[in-house]
Amino acid sequence: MLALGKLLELTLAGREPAEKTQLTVEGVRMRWLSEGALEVRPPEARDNGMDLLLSAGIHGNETAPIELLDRLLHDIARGDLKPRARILFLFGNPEAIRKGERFIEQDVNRLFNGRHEQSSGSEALRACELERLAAVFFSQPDRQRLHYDLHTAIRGSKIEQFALYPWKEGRQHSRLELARLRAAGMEAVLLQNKPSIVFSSYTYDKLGAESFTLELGKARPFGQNDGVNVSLLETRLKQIIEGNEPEQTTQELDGLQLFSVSREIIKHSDAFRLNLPADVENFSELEVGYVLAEDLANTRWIIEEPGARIIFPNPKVKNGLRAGILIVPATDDNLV
Ligand SMILES: O=C(O)CCC(=O)N[C@@H](CCC(=O)O)C(=O)O
Ligand SMILES: [Zn+2]
Repeated sequence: MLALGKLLELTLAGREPAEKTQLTVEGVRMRWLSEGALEVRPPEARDNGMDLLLSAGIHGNETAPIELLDRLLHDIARGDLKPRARILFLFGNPEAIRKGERFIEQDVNRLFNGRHEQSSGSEALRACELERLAAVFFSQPDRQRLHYDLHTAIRGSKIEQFALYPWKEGRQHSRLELARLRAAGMEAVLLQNKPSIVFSSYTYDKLGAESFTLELGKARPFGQNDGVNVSLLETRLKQIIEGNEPEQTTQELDGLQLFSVSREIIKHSDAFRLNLPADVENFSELEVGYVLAEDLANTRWIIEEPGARIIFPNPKVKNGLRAGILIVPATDDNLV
Protein backbone atom coordinates (compact mmCIF):
# COMPACT_ATOMS: atom_id res chain seq x y z
CA MET A 1 0.00 0.00 0.00
CA LEU A 2 1.17 3.54 -0.73
CA ALA A 3 2.45 5.37 2.34
CA LEU A 4 -0.06 8.20 1.89
CA GLY A 5 -2.85 5.67 2.40
CA LYS A 6 -1.72 5.70 6.02
CA LEU A 7 -3.00 9.22 6.66
CA LEU A 8 -4.42 8.19 10.03
CA GLU A 9 -1.09 6.72 11.19
CA LEU A 10 0.71 9.89 10.09
CA THR A 11 -1.87 12.04 11.86
CA LEU A 12 -1.74 10.01 15.09
CA ALA A 13 2.05 10.26 15.06
CA GLY A 14 1.95 13.99 14.21
CA ARG A 15 4.29 13.34 11.27
CA GLU A 16 4.61 14.78 7.76
CA PRO A 17 5.08 12.21 4.99
CA ALA A 18 8.48 12.13 3.27
CA GLU A 19 6.77 12.22 -0.14
CA LYS A 20 3.81 14.59 -0.42
CA THR A 21 2.43 13.12 -3.67
CA GLN A 22 2.07 9.49 -4.75
CA LEU A 23 0.46 7.72 -7.71
CA THR A 24 -1.32 4.38 -7.51
CA VAL A 25 -0.83 1.85 -10.33
CA GLU A 26 -4.17 3.01 -11.76
CA GLY A 27 -2.85 6.57 -11.97
CA VAL A 28 -4.83 7.89 -9.00
CA ARG A 29 -2.97 10.82 -7.48
CA MET A 30 -2.83 11.14 -3.68
CA ARG A 31 -1.61 14.47 -2.36
CA TRP A 32 -0.94 15.28 1.30
CA LEU A 33 -2.03 18.88 1.87
CA SER A 34 -1.45 19.43 5.56
CA GLU A 35 -1.96 17.57 8.84
CA GLY A 36 -4.93 15.21 8.45
CA ALA A 37 -5.72 16.44 4.93
CA LEU A 38 -5.32 14.41 1.76
CA GLU A 39 -6.66 14.94 -1.75
CA VAL A 40 -7.35 12.02 -4.08
CA ARG A 41 -7.64 12.71 -7.77
CA PRO A 42 -8.58 10.15 -10.45
CA PRO A 43 -6.87 10.18 -13.85
CA GLU A 44 -8.53 12.84 -16.02
CA ALA A 45 -10.07 10.30 -18.39
CA ARG A 46 -11.89 8.59 -15.51
CA ASP A 47 -12.98 11.73 -13.62
CA ASN A 48 -16.80 11.83 -13.46
CA GLY A 49 -17.13 15.40 -12.20
CA MET A 50 -17.99 14.59 -8.58
CA ASP A 51 -16.14 16.44 -5.80
CA LEU A 52 -16.62 14.56 -2.53
CA LEU A 53 -15.45 15.94 0.82
CA LEU A 54 -15.34 13.35 3.61
CA SER A 55 -14.50 14.67 7.06
CA ALA A 56 -14.30 12.92 10.42
CA GLY A 57 -12.65 13.56 13.77
CA ILE A 58 -13.90 17.13 14.03
CA HIS A 59 -14.52 15.73 17.50
CA GLY A 60 -11.44 13.74 18.48
CA ASN A 61 -13.21 11.00 20.47
CA GLU A 62 -15.61 10.04 17.64
CA THR A 63 -13.54 7.22 16.24
CA ALA A 64 -15.93 5.03 14.19
CA PRO A 65 -16.08 7.61 11.38
CA ILE A 66 -12.29 8.02 11.49
CA GLU A 67 -11.86 4.25 11.14
CA LEU A 68 -14.32 4.27 8.23
CA LEU A 69 -12.34 6.93 6.33
CA ASP A 70 -9.11 5.08 7.14
CA ARG A 71 -10.53 1.90 5.52
CA LEU A 72 -11.59 3.80 2.39
CA LEU A 73 -8.16 5.38 2.07
CA HIS A 74 -6.40 2.04 2.50
CA ASP A 75 -8.59 0.58 -0.25
CA ILE A 76 -7.72 3.45 -2.60
CA ALA A 77 -3.99 3.27 -1.79
CA ARG A 78 -4.00 -0.50 -2.45
CA GLY A 79 -5.84 -0.01 -5.74
CA ASP A 80 -8.87 -2.00 -4.52
CA LEU A 81 -11.13 1.04 -4.78
CA LYS A 82 -10.83 2.90 -8.08
CA PRO A 83 -12.06 6.47 -7.73
CA ARG A 84 -13.86 8.35 -10.45
CA ALA A 85 -14.62 11.15 -7.99
CA ARG A 86 -12.16 13.73 -6.69
CA ILE A 87 -12.06 13.32 -2.91
CA LEU A 88 -10.80 15.40 -0.02
CA PHE A 89 -10.26 13.42 3.16
CA LEU A 90 -10.07 15.51 6.34
CA PHE A 91 -9.37 14.49 9.91
CA GLY A 92 -10.75 17.57 11.64
CA ASN A 93 -9.00 17.96 14.98
CA PRO A 94 -5.71 15.97 14.99
CA GLU A 95 -4.62 17.07 18.46
CA ALA A 96 -7.95 16.00 19.97
CA ILE A 97 -7.85 12.70 18.02
CA ARG A 98 -4.42 11.97 19.51
CA LYS A 99 -5.79 12.63 23.00
CA GLY A 100 -9.11 10.82 22.42
CA GLU A 101 -11.01 13.95 23.51
CA ARG A 102 -13.98 15.75 21.94
CA PHE A 103 -11.82 18.91 21.85
CA ILE A 104 -8.83 20.41 23.62
CA GLU A 105 -9.86 23.99 24.43
CA GLN A 106 -12.91 24.63 22.33
CA ASP A 107 -15.28 22.71 20.08
CA VAL A 108 -14.04 23.08 16.48
CA ASN A 109 -17.60 22.50 15.28
CA ARG A 110 -18.68 25.81 16.80
CA LEU A 111 -16.02 27.85 14.98
CA PHE A 112 -17.14 27.96 11.35
CA ASN A 113 -18.85 30.63 9.29
CA GLY A 114 -16.72 33.41 10.70
CA ARG A 115 -16.66 32.32 14.37
CA HIS A 116 -12.95 31.41 14.33
CA GLU A 117 -12.16 35.04 13.52
CA GLN A 118 -13.64 36.11 16.84
CA SER A 119 -11.57 33.53 18.70
CA SER A 120 -7.98 32.39 19.21
CA GLY A 121 -5.99 29.25 19.95
CA SER A 122 -5.11 26.16 17.96
CA GLU A 123 -8.71 25.06 17.37
CA ALA A 124 -9.72 28.43 15.93
CA LEU A 125 -6.70 28.21 13.60
CA ARG A 126 -7.69 24.68 12.62
CA ALA A 127 -11.27 25.74 11.80
CA CYS A 128 -9.83 28.50 9.61
CA GLU A 129 -7.55 25.97 7.89
CA LEU A 130 -10.43 23.50 7.36
CA GLU A 131 -12.49 26.28 5.75
CA ARG A 132 -9.57 27.13 3.45
CA LEU A 133 -8.95 23.48 2.47
CA ALA A 134 -12.66 22.99 1.73
CA ALA A 135 -12.88 26.27 -0.20
CA VAL A 136 -9.92 25.40 -2.43
CA PHE A 137 -11.26 21.88 -2.97
CA PHE A 138 -14.71 23.15 -3.94
CA SER A 139 -13.42 25.98 -6.16
CA GLN A 140 -13.61 24.15 -9.49
CA PRO A 141 -16.65 25.19 -11.55
CA ASP A 142 -19.32 22.90 -13.04
CA ARG A 143 -18.76 19.96 -10.75
CA GLN A 144 -21.08 18.25 -8.26
CA ARG A 145 -20.18 19.11 -4.68
CA LEU A 146 -21.01 16.75 -1.82
CA HIS A 147 -19.83 16.91 1.80
CA TYR A 148 -20.47 14.35 4.52
CA ASP A 149 -19.13 15.38 7.95
CA LEU A 150 -19.14 12.15 9.95
CA HIS A 151 -19.79 12.05 13.70
CA THR A 152 -20.87 9.78 16.52
CA ALA A 153 -22.90 11.06 19.46
CA ILE A 154 -22.18 11.37 23.17
CA ARG A 155 -25.27 9.31 24.12
CA GLY A 156 -27.42 6.48 22.86
CA SER A 157 -30.25 7.24 20.49
CA LYS A 158 -33.77 5.99 19.83
CA ILE A 159 -32.93 6.57 16.16
CA GLU A 160 -29.40 5.27 15.71
CA GLN A 161 -28.29 6.86 12.42
CA PHE A 162 -29.47 10.25 11.25
CA ALA A 163 -28.38 13.32 9.33
CA LEU A 164 -28.58 17.04 9.91
CA TYR A 165 -29.22 19.05 6.75
CA PRO A 166 -28.04 22.70 6.92
CA TRP A 167 -30.13 25.68 5.86
CA LYS A 168 -29.57 28.68 3.61
CA GLU A 169 -31.99 31.46 2.72
CA GLY A 170 -33.55 30.83 -0.69
CA ARG A 171 -32.20 27.29 -1.06
CA GLN A 172 -34.43 24.21 -0.85
CA HIS A 173 -33.52 20.83 0.56
CA SER A 174 -33.02 18.14 -2.08
CA ARG A 175 -35.25 15.05 -2.17
CA LEU A 176 -32.64 13.22 -4.23
CA GLU A 177 -29.98 13.80 -1.56
CA LEU A 178 -32.40 12.50 1.09
CA ALA A 179 -33.01 9.37 -0.99
CA ARG A 180 -29.24 8.91 -1.21
CA LEU A 181 -28.96 9.23 2.57
CA ARG A 182 -31.77 6.70 3.05
CA ALA A 183 -29.87 4.25 0.85
CA ALA A 184 -26.79 4.94 2.99
CA GLY A 185 -28.64 3.73 6.09
CA MET A 186 -29.84 6.99 7.59
CA GLU A 187 -33.18 6.56 9.36
CA ALA A 188 -34.00 10.22 9.93
CA VAL A 189 -33.00 13.69 8.78
CA LEU A 190 -33.24 16.92 10.72
CA LEU A 191 -33.99 19.77 8.32
CA GLN A 192 -32.40 22.90 9.75
CA ASN A 193 -34.20 26.23 9.37
CA LYS A 194 -31.57 28.78 10.29
CA PRO A 195 -27.85 29.45 9.76
CA SER A 196 -25.35 27.61 11.91
CA ILE A 197 -21.67 27.60 12.85
CA VAL A 198 -20.89 23.92 12.15
CA PHE A 199 -18.63 22.65 9.34
CA SER A 200 -21.41 21.24 7.14
CA SER A 201 -23.25 24.58 7.33
CA TYR A 202 -20.13 26.37 6.09
CA THR A 203 -19.71 24.15 3.02
CA TYR A 204 -23.48 24.28 2.32
CA ASP A 205 -23.86 28.02 2.78
CA LYS A 206 -20.56 29.40 1.47
CA LEU A 207 -19.34 26.75 -0.98
CA GLY A 208 -22.60 25.56 -2.57
CA ALA A 209 -22.09 21.91 -1.66
CA GLU A 210 -24.86 19.52 -0.67
CA SER A 211 -23.68 19.04 2.90
CA PHE A 212 -24.69 16.96 5.87
CA THR A 213 -23.59 16.11 9.36
CA LEU A 214 -24.08 12.36 9.73
CA GLU A 215 -24.53 10.80 13.17
CA LEU A 216 -23.62 7.12 13.05
CA GLY A 217 -24.04 5.82 16.60
CA LYS A 218 -22.43 6.25 19.98
CA ALA A 219 -18.86 7.56 20.38
CA ARG A 220 -16.35 4.96 21.55
CA PRO A 221 -12.51 4.67 21.58
CA PHE A 222 -10.53 3.28 18.63
CA GLY A 223 -11.00 -0.46 18.16
CA GLN A 224 -14.27 -0.59 20.13
CA ASN A 225 -16.72 0.28 17.37
CA ASP A 226 -18.34 -3.11 16.71
CA GLY A 227 -21.63 -1.62 17.88
CA VAL A 228 -21.53 1.06 15.21
CA ASN A 229 -22.79 -0.49 11.99
CA VAL A 230 -21.65 1.66 9.08
CA SER A 231 -21.94 -1.04 6.41
CA LEU A 232 -24.71 0.63 4.37
CA LEU A 233 -22.92 3.97 4.48
CA GLU A 234 -19.60 2.36 3.60
CA THR A 235 -21.13 0.59 0.59
CA ARG A 236 -22.78 3.80 -0.61
CA LEU A 237 -19.57 5.82 -0.18
CA LYS A 238 -17.65 3.26 -2.24
CA GLN A 239 -20.30 3.55 -4.94
CA ILE A 240 -20.10 7.35 -4.95
CA ILE A 241 -16.31 7.14 -5.08
CA GLU A 242 -16.31 4.65 -7.96
CA GLY A 243 -19.18 6.41 -9.72
CA ASN A 244 -21.38 3.30 -9.82
CA GLU A 245 -24.24 4.24 -7.52
CA PRO A 246 -27.47 2.42 -8.40
CA GLU A 247 -29.65 4.94 -10.18
CA GLN A 248 -32.29 6.43 -7.93
CA THR A 249 -35.28 5.55 -10.12
CA THR A 250 -37.91 6.92 -7.79
CA GLN A 251 -37.37 9.66 -5.30
CA GLU A 252 -38.95 7.43 -2.69
CA LEU A 253 -37.80 8.22 0.82
CA ASP A 254 -38.65 4.71 2.01
CA GLY A 255 -39.68 5.46 5.59
CA LEU A 256 -37.04 8.14 6.21
CA GLN A 257 -38.32 10.20 9.15
CA LEU A 258 -38.12 13.96 8.78
CA PHE A 259 -37.86 16.46 11.60
CA SER A 260 -37.41 20.20 11.81
CA VAL A 261 -35.90 22.34 14.54
CA SER A 262 -38.43 23.93 16.83
CA ARG A 263 -35.96 25.61 19.19
CA GLU A 264 -32.31 25.48 20.12
CA ILE A 265 -31.79 25.42 23.87
CA ILE A 266 -29.01 27.90 24.58
CA LYS A 267 -27.13 27.80 27.87
CA HIS A 268 -26.78 31.40 29.04
CA SER A 269 -25.09 31.02 32.42
CA ASP A 270 -23.57 28.69 35.00
CA ALA A 271 -27.02 28.58 36.63
CA PHE A 272 -28.34 26.57 33.63
CA ARG A 273 -30.09 23.35 34.71
CA LEU A 274 -31.29 20.66 32.30
CA ASN A 275 -34.09 18.53 33.78
CA LEU A 276 -33.25 15.29 32.04
CA PRO A 277 -31.58 12.10 33.32
CA ALA A 278 -27.87 11.88 32.48
CA ASP A 279 -28.48 8.80 30.31
CA VAL A 280 -31.42 10.22 28.33
CA GLU A 281 -31.32 9.07 24.71
CA ASN A 282 -31.43 11.29 21.65
CA PHE A 283 -34.94 11.53 20.14
CA SER A 284 -36.62 11.02 23.54
CA GLU A 285 -40.13 12.47 23.46
CA LEU A 286 -41.07 15.27 25.83
CA GLU A 287 -44.59 16.05 26.99
CA VAL A 288 -46.25 19.40 26.57
CA GLY A 289 -45.88 21.37 29.79
CA TYR A 290 -42.60 19.69 30.82
CA VAL A 291 -40.03 22.13 32.26
CA LEU A 292 -37.01 21.11 30.22
CA ALA A 293 -34.47 23.63 31.46
CA GLU A 294 -33.98 26.59 33.74
CA ASP A 295 -31.45 29.38 33.69
CA LEU A 296 -30.66 32.76 35.25
CA ALA A 297 -33.40 35.25 36.04
CA ASN A 298 -36.10 32.56 36.24
CA THR A 299 -35.79 31.72 32.56
CA ARG A 300 -37.65 28.45 31.94
CA TRP A 301 -37.75 26.30 28.83
CA ILE A 302 -41.20 24.71 28.83
CA ILE A 303 -42.33 22.24 26.16
CA GLU A 304 -45.14 23.75 24.09
CA GLU A 305 -44.79 21.68 20.93
CA PRO A 306 -46.82 18.46 20.55
CA GLY A 307 -44.53 15.64 19.40
CA ALA A 308 -41.36 17.40 20.64
CA ARG A 309 -38.18 15.39 21.01
CA ILE A 310 -34.72 16.28 22.29
CA ILE A 311 -31.38 15.68 20.60
CA PHE A 312 -27.84 16.45 21.79
CA PRO A 313 -28.80 17.45 25.35
CA ASN A 314 -25.58 18.62 26.99
CA PRO A 315 -25.64 20.94 30.03
CA LYS A 316 -21.81 20.96 30.11
CA VAL A 317 -21.34 23.17 27.03
CA LYS A 318 -19.81 26.61 27.45
CA ASN A 319 -22.15 29.51 28.16
CA GLY A 320 -23.65 30.94 24.96
CA LEU A 321 -23.63 27.58 23.16
CA ARG A 322 -26.35 25.11 22.24
CA ALA A 323 -27.24 22.74 25.10
CA GLY A 324 -29.78 20.72 23.10
CA ILE A 325 -32.12 20.90 20.13
CA LEU A 326 -35.89 20.57 20.40
CA ILE A 327 -37.23 18.99 17.25
CA VAL A 328 -40.69 18.23 15.87
CA PRO A 329 -41.90 15.97 13.03
CA ALA A 330 -41.75 17.58 9.58
CA THR A 331 -43.29 16.83 6.18
CA ASP A 332 -41.60 16.47 2.79
CA ASP A 333 -43.65 19.36 1.32
CA ASN A 334 -40.78 21.79 0.84
CA LEU A 335 -38.29 19.47 -0.79
CA VAL A 336 -37.20 20.10 -4.34
O1 LIG B 1 -23.89 13.89 21.05
C1 LIG B 1 -23.83 15.11 21.04
O2 LIG B 1 -24.34 15.83 21.93
C2 LIG B 1 -23.11 15.82 19.92
C3 LIG B 1 -22.79 14.96 18.72
C4 LIG B 1 -22.18 15.88 17.69
O3 LIG B 1 -21.01 16.11 17.73
N1 LIG B 1 -23.04 16.46 16.85
C5 LIG B 1 -22.67 17.54 16.00
C6 LIG B 1 -23.84 18.00 15.19
C7 LIG B 1 -23.47 19.10 14.21
C8 LIG B 1 -24.67 19.76 13.53
O4 LIG B 1 -25.44 20.42 14.24
O5 LIG B 1 -24.82 19.61 12.31
C9 LIG B 1 -22.18 18.68 16.89
O6 LIG B 1 -22.76 18.87 17.96
O7 LIG B 1 -21.22 19.35 16.50
ZN1 LIG C 1 -19.33 15.12 16.79
